[in-house]
Amino acid sequence: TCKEHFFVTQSESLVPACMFAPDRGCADEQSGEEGFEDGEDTNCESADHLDLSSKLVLVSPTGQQYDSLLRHLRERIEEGCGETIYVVGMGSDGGDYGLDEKDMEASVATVRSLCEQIEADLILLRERTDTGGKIRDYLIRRRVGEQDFLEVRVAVVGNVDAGKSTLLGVLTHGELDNGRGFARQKLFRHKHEMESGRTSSVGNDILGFDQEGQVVNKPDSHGGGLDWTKICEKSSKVITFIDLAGHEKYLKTTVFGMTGHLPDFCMLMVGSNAGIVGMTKEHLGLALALNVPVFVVVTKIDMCPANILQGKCIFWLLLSLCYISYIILNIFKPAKAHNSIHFSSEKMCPIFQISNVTGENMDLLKMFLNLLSSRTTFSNDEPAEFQIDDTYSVPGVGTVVSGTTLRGLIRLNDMLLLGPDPLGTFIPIAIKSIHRKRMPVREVRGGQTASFALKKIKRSTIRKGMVMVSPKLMPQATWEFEAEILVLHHPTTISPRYQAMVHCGSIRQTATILTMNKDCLRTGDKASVHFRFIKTPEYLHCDQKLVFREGRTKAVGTITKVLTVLALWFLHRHRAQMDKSMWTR
Ligand SMILES: Nc1nc2c(ncn2[C@@H]2O[C@H](COP(=O)(O)OP(=O)(O)OP(=O)(O)O)[C@@H](O)[C@H]2O)c(=O)[nH]1
Repeated sequence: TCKEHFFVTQSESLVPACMFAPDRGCADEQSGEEGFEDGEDTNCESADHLDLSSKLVLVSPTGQQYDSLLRHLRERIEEGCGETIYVVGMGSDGGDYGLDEKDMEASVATVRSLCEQIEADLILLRERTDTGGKIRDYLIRRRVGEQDFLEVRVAVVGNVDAGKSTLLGVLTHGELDNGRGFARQKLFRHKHEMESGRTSSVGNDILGFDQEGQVVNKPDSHGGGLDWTKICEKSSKVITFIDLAGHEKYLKTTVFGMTGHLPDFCMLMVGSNAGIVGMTKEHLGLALALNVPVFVVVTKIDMCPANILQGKCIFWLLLSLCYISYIILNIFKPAKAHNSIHFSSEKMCPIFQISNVTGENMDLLKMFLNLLSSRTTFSNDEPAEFQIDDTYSVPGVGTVVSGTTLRGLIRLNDMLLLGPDPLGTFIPIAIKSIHRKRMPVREVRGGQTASFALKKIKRSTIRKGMVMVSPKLMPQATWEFEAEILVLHHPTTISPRYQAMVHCGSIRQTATILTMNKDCLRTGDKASVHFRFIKTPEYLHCDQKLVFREGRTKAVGTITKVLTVLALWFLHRHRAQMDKSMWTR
């Protein structure tokens, strides 16, 4: 049921190691299965009745073993949304790790041939030596057409002055900072940001990697701007950074960025000169509550002596990470024993220490970014669903909507249903053009952001939070829903009739608490709450994550029931209005 699922998803807030280090595999912890040759579990072996666990299996595989290896690689590429990390020279049969020169060459030739079969590239990541010889880690990435690329979204959060905009400037423009705001100038979008040096809008910047894992961004030598189309054409992977504001007064925008832009990962930035201050813990808590895997980047290490860096900064960082994770996970206690949470070594949070001024460790961070993969798996058969997070009026084109494809496939000239409008209805709309990262394309898939030009519709009739879905879904709008919520902070108590802003996907609307299963809620309380939107009905799903906030009050939760009482409610309301107008007449 929705309710059970709520606990399960919450218990997964901490990130499995394979999210960041895929070569360790995602094998079930309880099963105790060891990784085989390339670090994966042995399921494949039992399915095929073939022993693939030796580190020597790639040296000269039999025909059957080769087929099995190929099938297994294909599965991993599917699971990894087009890529996987393959370790050559490590078996799971208890032997020494490492291969001698000759065996390594033969194994790599086998892997290369497997890659050719599935039209993928083989990129060497690193080589190390163990007792038995060499071990090599390779990235295998499926080749994509000129118009296609893998897409990963990274939300960038952290306190004011942590160096968020500066790092993005350095990464995307390839020039180091001067410590006085040089690199960030290239990113600012609003005039007041330029003057105050603070980010207030949700900004997007892209970083493209080619098939060799090299950054392709080349700023235009005159204007300093980036040609997104060229970047996308040359890239096999594009990282989109969602630069979120660090200042408390922009928290609304930050929450919208985290819920509405569907980040695959969250890059939490900490200035080593300031440490864990201000909004850092809030942002970390928000990411964990929304189940977004976090990695940390500590900046300004050129300003901080090494002993202080280790002592002050990292210590507090680790403590905060543990504390916040502990609070969130313990309050959302798992419903069943088998969902038990433990801080095992399989849950990890990578921490990078970098300098935007000297460029120290920047290469490591870039390599890591190139290895991140999307968390949205795509299936062709699912009906399409697209959530709108912004609208534009483009001269000569008309109304344009931008957002994220949540599932399915959307093609040029497809007919979708757009809504809900204030009456809760959805209208048919044709897709006249599609752009991905400003590049015209013919289709978009689940997990990809895009913008669509729509014909014969006014921009004013479309709002953020609306969706465009396949008619097969027969979408229904809803005014009311139930959610399990956890109050992260409230100065006093929350009781029925309390109103606050609900953020859910790209929906941002005030809702009233109608009823709840407790008299009142304080900080740390968990409850089942019945909400009603105050302005318009919305399109919602069970299991969607939400953030409920107003001023310093913050709660997070999951939708457990969507109440589609729309038709009745409207009849009732129209009856009431008709009666009233008759009386006044
Ligand atoms: N010395 C040194 N200075 C840095 C480094 N990174 C950033 N800075 C400086 O720190 C200041 C603040 O950086 P920003 O990038 O604006 O910080 P921010 O986190 O984006 O701030 P908001 O946009 O307000 O949230 C600027 O003057 C940068 O030049 C670094 O690694 N070393």
